[in-house]
Amino acid sequence: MKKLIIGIGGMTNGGKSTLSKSIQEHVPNSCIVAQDTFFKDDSVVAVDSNGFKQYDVLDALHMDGMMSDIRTWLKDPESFLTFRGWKTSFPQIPKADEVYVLIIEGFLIFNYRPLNEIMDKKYFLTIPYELCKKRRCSRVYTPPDPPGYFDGHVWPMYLKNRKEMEETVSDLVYLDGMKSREELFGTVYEEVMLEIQRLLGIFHSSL
Ligand SMILES: Nc1ncnc2c1ncn2[C@@H]1O[C@H](COP(=O)(O)OP(=O)(O)OP(=O)(O)O)[C@@H](O)[C@H]1O
Ligand SMILES: NC(=O)c1ccc[n+]([C@@H]2O[C@H](CO)[C@@H](O)[C@H]2O)c1
Repeated sequence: MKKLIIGIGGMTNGGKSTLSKSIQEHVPNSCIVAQDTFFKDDSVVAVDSNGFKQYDVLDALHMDGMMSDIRTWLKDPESFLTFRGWKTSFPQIPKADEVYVLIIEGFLIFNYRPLNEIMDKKYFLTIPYELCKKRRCSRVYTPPDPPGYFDGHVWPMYLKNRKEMEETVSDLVYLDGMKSREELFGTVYEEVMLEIQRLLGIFHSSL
């Protein structure tokens, strides 16, 4: 059995969940581990001098819990898929020819070294400030963003986290989140399927 680990990261509302879901739906034996499901309880998230909850930092996340889930997948991807309900609607592929694909999705995945070390391919979705603010303001998080949160916490932390990421990670593939859902899906899907074929020893010739 072969394994492939894809990271789909990027700024808030860049389209990470949308892209990850469409890849998962089309790639056989794939599943998603999403960083957003590992936020700590609101009561333990730090608050800054302006009263803003510090959600956009690694400290606000149970990264140990996320790694533990990923280790479970690494040990036995097939059982992980079955027990976590990642049913596949694809025809059963012979076992020897299987590649299991893990999609790691989140806004701070490339700022966490243990994750960086295990990912085979790293995508980073970006959108301009105005669009990011517009999309973010039309969403409701739990707890909801207080007034001024985007400019007072989310955007400054994004700039800080992105700088740190770019100082430590060199193999990122940037994706323009302004492109259509279909185009983004097409680009990533094609690369993932090529990588799966490469792992299975299926080579293509342009001749
Ligand atoms: N390519 C796209 N073009 C236009 N709108 C998009 C595109 N991708 C996603 N969206 C929309 O943008 C919003 C944010 O998308 P999504 O939830 O996928 O982002 P995200 O990066 O996972 O956000 P976050 O992790 O900050 O919650 C949604 O309303 C979604 O429908
Ligand atoms: N518990 C949550 O999912 C939660 C709570 C508060 C804020 N957020 C925001 O999620 C984004 C990442 O997807 C970050 O920008 C957080 O501010 C999430």
